[in-house]
Amino acid sequence: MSRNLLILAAAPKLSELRDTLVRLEDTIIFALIERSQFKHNSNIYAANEMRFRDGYSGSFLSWFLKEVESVHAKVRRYQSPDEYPFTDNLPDPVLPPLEYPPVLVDPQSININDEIFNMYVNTVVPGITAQGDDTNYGSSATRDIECLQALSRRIHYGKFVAESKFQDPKTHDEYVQLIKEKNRDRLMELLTNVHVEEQLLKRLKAKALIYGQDLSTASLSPDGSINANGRALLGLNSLSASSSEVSDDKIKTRVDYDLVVSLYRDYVIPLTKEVEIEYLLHRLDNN
Ligand SMILES: O=C(O)C(=O)C[C@]1(C(=O)O)C=C[C@@H](O)C=C1
Repeated sequence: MSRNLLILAAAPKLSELRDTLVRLEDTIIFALIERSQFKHNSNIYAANEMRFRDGYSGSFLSWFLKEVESVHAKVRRYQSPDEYPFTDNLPDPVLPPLEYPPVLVDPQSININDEIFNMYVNTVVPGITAQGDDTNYGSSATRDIECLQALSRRIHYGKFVAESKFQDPKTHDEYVQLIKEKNRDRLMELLTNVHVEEQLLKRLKAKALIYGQDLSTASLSPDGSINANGRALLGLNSLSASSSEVSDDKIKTRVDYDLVVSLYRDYVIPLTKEVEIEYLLHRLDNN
């Protein structure tokens, strides 16, 4: 029997992993809302645009990421199999290592944070922020790091999802066969669940719509009760006799809900699947 099959612990159930992915949707939406309150501040993404007293050359965000990740590395953040750094040459932890049950094969070998970083800086930030510069560089970069960490955690979670699918007795043999054949296309078909993806995108739109509400203004009456607009937005329309007051125009929210949906549809889900495929293709390397 293979060395890996002997030493790996049972992977969490797919339903438990999906629960974590659902929770991470909330983290990601709130992080995007936090970032979107500041302007684009493109200065912080351009190399050599800002002068550093310590002589660093690169963008302000890259400098800040390195500083933050250095501190986090010292408290062993990146020893956890679901945390991946964006920068390298990080310091060793000051704490002794923790014993994680070995669920993944070679968890550190796949890290697509460069791709996530470029997607975030070039596509997400310009989409969720207003153009311009409000000089809130530190605040913007702090929120950027929160968004990046949440997206990275979510996307690399694909390794646990892939391991769970690989260990599932119903599909195990088929996965082994396709991995041996290095059949990327069929692996993609086998790990894809269109229904789960459709449900996710619907749920995401509803969440972004609800979490993005500014309940203090548009949705509240002067006495603090939820008005017709708020009732409609929170799905209470059927209880409201005066729902006709609510306009059908696109609802203005703190983060564009269609953008959140396209972020997931075009990047988060495809990148998660890329991680799943890469993980599976190397799953039998040491056997
Ligand atoms: O839930 C799964 O089965 C996953 O593989 C995760 C995920 C996703 O990224 O949300 C990716 C692929 C599937 O088609 C469905 C959902």
